[in-house]
Amino acid sequence: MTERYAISHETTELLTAAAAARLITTLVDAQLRHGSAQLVLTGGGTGIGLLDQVRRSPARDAVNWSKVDFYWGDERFLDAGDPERNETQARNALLDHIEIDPARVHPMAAADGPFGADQESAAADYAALLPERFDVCLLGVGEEGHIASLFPHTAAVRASGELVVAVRDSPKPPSLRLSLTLPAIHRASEVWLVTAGAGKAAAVRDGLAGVPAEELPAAGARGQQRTLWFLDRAAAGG
Ligand SMILES: O=C1O[C@H](COP(=O)(O)O)[C@@H](O)[C@H](O)[C@H]1O
Repeated sequence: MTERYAISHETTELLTAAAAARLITTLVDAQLRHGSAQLVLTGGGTGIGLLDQVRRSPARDAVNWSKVDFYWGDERFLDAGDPERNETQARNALLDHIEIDPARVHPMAAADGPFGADQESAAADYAALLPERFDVCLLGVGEEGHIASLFPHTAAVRASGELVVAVRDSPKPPSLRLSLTLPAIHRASEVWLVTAGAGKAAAVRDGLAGVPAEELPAAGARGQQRTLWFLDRAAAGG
């Protein structure tokens, strides 16, 4: 049976700190059960804020970080090291500060990477390395309800045969991106949507009401066991 609920905290700081504490515990539990943990990271202000809180947590090293596989839910298709890349931001916030196994860090390809400008090949290559299941998939939520780089009324949000897609017309810059699809996100035991601010309140309301994913991609993000929405008071509609 799958559970779905929303947890709202008074401030964004409290939301990211509480989600960070829960992430540490969930990764420890996953490692106890499976020996390692499979985590999908997100970009966005709240998602990176959560990683920053993990870095600052006194419980941080309860996790054996060398036994965590890191994936990304989406990436801005820019050159390696570009400050706008989700990978760069996640490394700055957390990965550069913990004892990771570099072989377990799986960033999506960069525009100056082995596939050059060929986003389709980069997407297919990423799809091939995805595991059958993730423990936790973190997702930010855009004001119009996008998750990863799945935007409303696009082929990417409708994709059902692929696990990773190339996006060329992202309404939010930069326009070129790579993204997990909904079927890939559905491989997660737990999907956590993390978002803050009054600008997200309508997307949160409609996402929890279960409008079609085509209209609001966040509504289609479901974990196999749990779907949790972490909100601050403003995103929860006050
Ligand atoms: O562009 C992106 O935006 C979303 C949401 O970002 P936020 O700053 O509004 O929280 C993020 O989830 C996604 O990974 C990223 O590429």
